[in-house]
Amino acid sequence: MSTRSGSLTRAIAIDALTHVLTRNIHSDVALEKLFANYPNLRPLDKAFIYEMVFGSLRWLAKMDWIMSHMLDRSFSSLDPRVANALRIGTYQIYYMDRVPERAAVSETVEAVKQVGVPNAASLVNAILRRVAKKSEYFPKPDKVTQAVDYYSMHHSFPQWMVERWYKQLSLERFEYLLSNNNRIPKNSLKLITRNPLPEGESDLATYLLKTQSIESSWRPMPGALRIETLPKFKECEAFQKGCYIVQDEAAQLATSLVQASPTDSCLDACAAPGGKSIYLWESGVEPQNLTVCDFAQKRLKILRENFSRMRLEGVQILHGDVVEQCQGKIFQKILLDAPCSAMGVIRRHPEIKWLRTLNDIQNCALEQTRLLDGLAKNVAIGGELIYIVCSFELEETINQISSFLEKHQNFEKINPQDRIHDFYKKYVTRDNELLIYSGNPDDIDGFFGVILKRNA
Ligand SMILES: C[S@@+](CC[C@H](N)C(=O)[O-])C[C@H]1O[C@@H](n2cnc3c(N)ncnc32)[C@H](O)[C@@H]1O
Repeated sequence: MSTRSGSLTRAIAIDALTHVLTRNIHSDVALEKLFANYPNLRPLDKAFIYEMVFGSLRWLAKMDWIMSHMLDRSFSSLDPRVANALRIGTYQIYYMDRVPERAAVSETVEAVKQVGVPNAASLVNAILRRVAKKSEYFPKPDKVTQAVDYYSMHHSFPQWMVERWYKQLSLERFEYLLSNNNRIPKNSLKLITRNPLPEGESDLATYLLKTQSIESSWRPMPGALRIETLPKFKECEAFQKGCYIVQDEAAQLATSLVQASPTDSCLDACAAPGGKSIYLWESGVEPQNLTVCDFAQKRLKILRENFSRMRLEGVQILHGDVVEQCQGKIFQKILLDAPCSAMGVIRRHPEIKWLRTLNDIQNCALEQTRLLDGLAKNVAIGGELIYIVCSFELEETINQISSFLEKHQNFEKINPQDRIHDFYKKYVTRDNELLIYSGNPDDIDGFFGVILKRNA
């Protein structure tokens, strides 16, 4: 028997998946919008919906492969809501042990009616019942002769990504990249010591355990605390007082390449929502020496809110294209956290697998080139341009920098070893670049970073 909240949670998950895959939006944005229509949803229901949506996005290609063998028509010819109901149902059956299979089938069938395709209920019922039996065997593509098909299905990645990485990487790195990017990532916090912890508290880890029962562990990166679950921010005094921000260890590591003295003038060129600006301030940059810029008004609004929670005042905030906004301005240090394909954070945003195209990587690379070329003029002689992206794709990283250095012979790459904690030195390449593939043993995001010093 179906329950209202049981089928409602599945219906919201189907709608979210449909919005993400047909309208090209991030899953957390889609979910936030949908949740606003259902103010009575319990946190438990929301968590269940999150898991169905994120999990389905992680395992989409594998589930589609199973169902394509069960349908008498092509999977892509289905109404997206029907296809997504089948995905949500199959995900529960295969990956959510605690959901009884009968409930996964019946509640998803009810949900199909709620999302506006009642005439597909019998099809969804028939397919999900077959899936739930788990008794059918479909021969997999051959790992050697059909390598791209095999890896794409087995690890659930689009063929073009698999093909590209298969050619570019060693087999070991390639397999590691695919398998580990489907793991659910942990979150990390960055401790902000400029704002003291609530009275009587001296350690953020102990405080989170005491007030929110959150287990955590300090990482080698100074001030990085890995947490088992996200805090309830509204109820967390330390969060309201600006004692920490949520920031992956790899993002902290990349930002730590900027080693500014308190008197250095600094530009955070693509700054919103402000995480790295806050990191810079925490590491000693004084607000009056910090300029931040972003062209996205909505994101700047969040930056302002974040600065205000930190009580970070006196920073110059520019709105618009950073190259135009900074004409004629000179800075000792420029951090360019450039817009990128975000391939390094697929494990956090699994929809990237299905929304991103090769063209996107190439377009991001073009814009990064424009920003690098434009900002090179704003670096003081003897100053540095620190370029970072949450991607490991060649066009946005190694190739981008080698063509920058060819064009700008007054710049040189600086060895980042001295600025990096010993533990992370393994991520510095022989070419003096910080290169982190996502799906690494340290469970940190994929990132790239390089220090470019202007000599003349
Ligand atoms: C990777 S995000 C920055 C994240 C940010 N540094 C942080 O840590 O919170 C890239 C940002 O660049 C901004 N952006 C992209 N192109 C820009 C441009 N031409 N001028 C200014 N900002 C730009 C985007 O709006 C986006 O907020």
